[in-house]
Amino acid sequence: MLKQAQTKYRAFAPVALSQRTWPDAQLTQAPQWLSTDLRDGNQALIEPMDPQRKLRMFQMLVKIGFKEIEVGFPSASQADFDFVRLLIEQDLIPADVSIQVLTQARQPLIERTFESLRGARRVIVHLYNAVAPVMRRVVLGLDEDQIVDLAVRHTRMVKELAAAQTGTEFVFQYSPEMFSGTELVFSKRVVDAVTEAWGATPERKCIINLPATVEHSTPNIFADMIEWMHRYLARRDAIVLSVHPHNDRGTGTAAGEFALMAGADRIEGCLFGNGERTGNVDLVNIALNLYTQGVHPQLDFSDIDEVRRCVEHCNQLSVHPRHPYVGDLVYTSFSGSHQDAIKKAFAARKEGEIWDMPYLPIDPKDLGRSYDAVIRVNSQSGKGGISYLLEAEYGIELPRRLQIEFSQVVQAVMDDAGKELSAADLWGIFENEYGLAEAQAGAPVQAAVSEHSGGQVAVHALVQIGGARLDVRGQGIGPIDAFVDGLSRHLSDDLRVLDYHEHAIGSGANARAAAYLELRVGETQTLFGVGLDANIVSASLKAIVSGLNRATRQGRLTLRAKPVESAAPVAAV
Ligand SMILES: CC(=O)SCCNC(=O)CCNC(=O)[C@H](O)C(C)(C)COP(=O)(O)OP(=O)(O)OC[C@H]1O[C@@H](n2cnc3c(N)ncnc32)[C@H](O)[C@@H]1OP(=O)(O)O
Ligand SMILES: CC(C)C(=O)C(=O)O
Repeated sequence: MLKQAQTKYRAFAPVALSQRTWPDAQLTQAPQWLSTDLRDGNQALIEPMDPQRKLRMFQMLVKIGFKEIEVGFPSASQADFDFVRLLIEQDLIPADVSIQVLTQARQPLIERTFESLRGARRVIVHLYNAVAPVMRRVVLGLDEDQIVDLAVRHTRMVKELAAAQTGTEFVFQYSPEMFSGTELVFSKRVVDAVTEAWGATPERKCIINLPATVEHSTPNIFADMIEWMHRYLARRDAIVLSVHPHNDRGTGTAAGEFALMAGADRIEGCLFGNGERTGNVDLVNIALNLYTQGVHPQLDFSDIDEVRRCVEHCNQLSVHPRHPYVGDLVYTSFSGSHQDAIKKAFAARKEGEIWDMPYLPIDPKDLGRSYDAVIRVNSQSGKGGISYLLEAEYGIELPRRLQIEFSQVVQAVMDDAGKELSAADLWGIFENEYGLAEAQAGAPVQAAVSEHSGGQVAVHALVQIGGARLDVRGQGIGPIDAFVDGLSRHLSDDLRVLDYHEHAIGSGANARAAAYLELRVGETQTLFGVGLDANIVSASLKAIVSGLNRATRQGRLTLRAKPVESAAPVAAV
């Protein structure tokens, strides 16, 4: 790169526009959309679409709701010509859809274009020629007057051919190519001459399409250019003002939105931003930006993944995982604080409320996405995301301090593995840490609870702690109290239950209880145990055993005396 960039590149000049209005404008309705996937998109592909792919794309565009679709450049290739013929001859164009075809301002190309259109119901004929100074000088070798003459002559040619083909309704569209790199006064001169030559009237409007053939400037300058044209074009009431942004600076979407705010009625682009170089403006992006402002775009992306599959198949290009609204990762949060906020907002959200979800500008469900991928866990995640996945997939509602405890266990695994953990991975870690697999099998706890006079409860249980089998007999004001009393006789440290949470998982005959007990072992050690069982008392006792097994594993607890073996089996509660 040059140190003195200004010796090679120059800044784009601002537009002299007093009292510009577009910065205060709000978009309150959908624009007219034109998909050019089959033309500008197709001409930019490594391998242009074959007829099957073209047809699949066309049908998808119709299904989404596009009413104007540019289907090719029929004079450029036999393939494009044949595709236009196929659509017309096989009557594949719905009555409310207009096809559009592009032609350069050259007589043989225009004549060939009209040949391709025989028998069509309604067509937009799109004529273009370059107007920018560099094109005038380097490519065409024509001065300003000659460019105006070229545009006017070929507009008249289109008019005559259209008049001669009765039975087809023709709409005329003209693009001053490279408008974005052209002096505004000259663009206006050419366009005014063309609209006059066409004889545009408010009853018979033509489309004037202003392309950012190459995006040269910040999007506010493009907006100024559009507002300038909108203000000063002759016969503005006889024109549908259209824009055609490209994305060379990566601001095509902003340029498109600002241009609509500046007075454009219509916008041309491609799905997911395919097109020449960095692409045409992404119409899905513009449409869904509108939707998130409460304006229905009149295009249907209720199954956005189906649209993406179709586009990827037809273009043979993949859509980036971070692509707005559609990428694989765009509804996913890995970061702990984001996950925490999303989890809390989902819990607080009431059906029918305005969508106000942190980190999720749109409800993925509106686009046919599930919430499955909203939260994924890696080394950047925290307790919120971990507990969200366990709750969403396994119905486990961890109390807050257990969330903190378990997230440290997960973090240690993550530090070792260094990769993403799925809900199933987290469940495996949870089962292992809290001894759930063994507890489910019934091995560590078998207990009998009996009520005595004076409200006392007796528990007799056989449990397995730290590999030893213990015969536990105790009394208390309830089963947990009695179990702790019995266990205390086997432990070298005091055991107390600090906190207790339980909830049901599932309903009906398959319902189970989950119990989470926070234990204090000795003076300072606190930790959780977890129990799952069809019976709530068993779940609680299992939770205590789970906690004590963890404490012995961590070397925080020793058994006081030789374990007592029971002679008689004990019935489960
Ligand atoms: C910005 C856009 O996307 S515009 C659309 C661009 N799309 C395409 O180009 C895809 C289809 N294009 C094609 O198949 C071909 O380029 C065609 C059929 C249009 C023209 O093919 P060719 O006649 O072989 O010319 P070529 O492809 O080299 O195009 C450049 C020629 O067109 C000329 N040209 C460009 N615009 C015009 C015009 N409005 N009037 C007269 N000549 C023109 C150039 O001066 C150049 O002529 P030269 O060879 O005498 O110097
Ligand atoms: C033909 C015109 C509209 C075009 O594709 C462009 O300028 O990008």
